[in-house]
Amino acid sequence: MKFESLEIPEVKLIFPKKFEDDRGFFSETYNRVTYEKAGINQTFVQDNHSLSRDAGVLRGLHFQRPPFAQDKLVSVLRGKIYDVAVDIRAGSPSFGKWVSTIISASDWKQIYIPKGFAHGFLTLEPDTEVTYKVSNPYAPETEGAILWNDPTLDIDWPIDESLIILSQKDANAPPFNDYANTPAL
Ligand SMILES: Cc1cn([C@H]2C[C@H](O)[C@@H](COP(=O)(O)OP(=O)(O)O[C@H]3O[C@H](C)C(=O)[C@H](O)[C@H]3O)O2)c(=O)[nH]c1=O
Repeated sequence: MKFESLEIPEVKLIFPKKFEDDRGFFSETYNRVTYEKAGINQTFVQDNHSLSRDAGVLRGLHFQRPPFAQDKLVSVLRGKIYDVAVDIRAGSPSFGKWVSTIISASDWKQIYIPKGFAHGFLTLEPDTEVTYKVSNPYAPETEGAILWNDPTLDIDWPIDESLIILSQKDANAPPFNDYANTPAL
């Protein structure tokens, strides 16, 4: 099991081993003991699974506020995503900075996004299925959102804006600066 940090070191990539044979493959996609050694020692309490039928679906940028802020361990079971984590930790040297990676079912890697980050992804293939573990239960009353194409964040989404498919909630998400003035996450 290999682990790597992205430019913001708290965000990590995980490369679970795939044991392939003529039946198919077996892979441990989470193991508390090995993940703890890489600093991923949160207790996950909920599994989420979303299907996006088209390429160009963008879900995010979302987060939950304390006491329900969530660490997330994201895997792609089918298709491919461009995954983004934005540092929204007040006082962080990388506050307002973002990191991204492409994750596909074929490369079988995962991304770990700790509390204090807004998360979003763009599907790059149709019928993309994403599953992710979270370390706090869904608490809609604490949910926050940041506009996906906020000019301050200037995220380099690999798609023409006209092709993006958004929920109403995400299309009307507040700008980053609205959030920047609210209590620390
Ligand atoms: C997140 C969540 C949602 N829901 C219900 C609420 C809505 O009726 C429906 C769809 O929710 P939403 O449109 O917020 O789903 P996404 O846009 O995929 O949201 C996710 O997008 C980005 C990528 C994230 O990282 C978050 O985990 C999550 O916010 O599922 C639940 O019942 N439980 C939950 O934990």
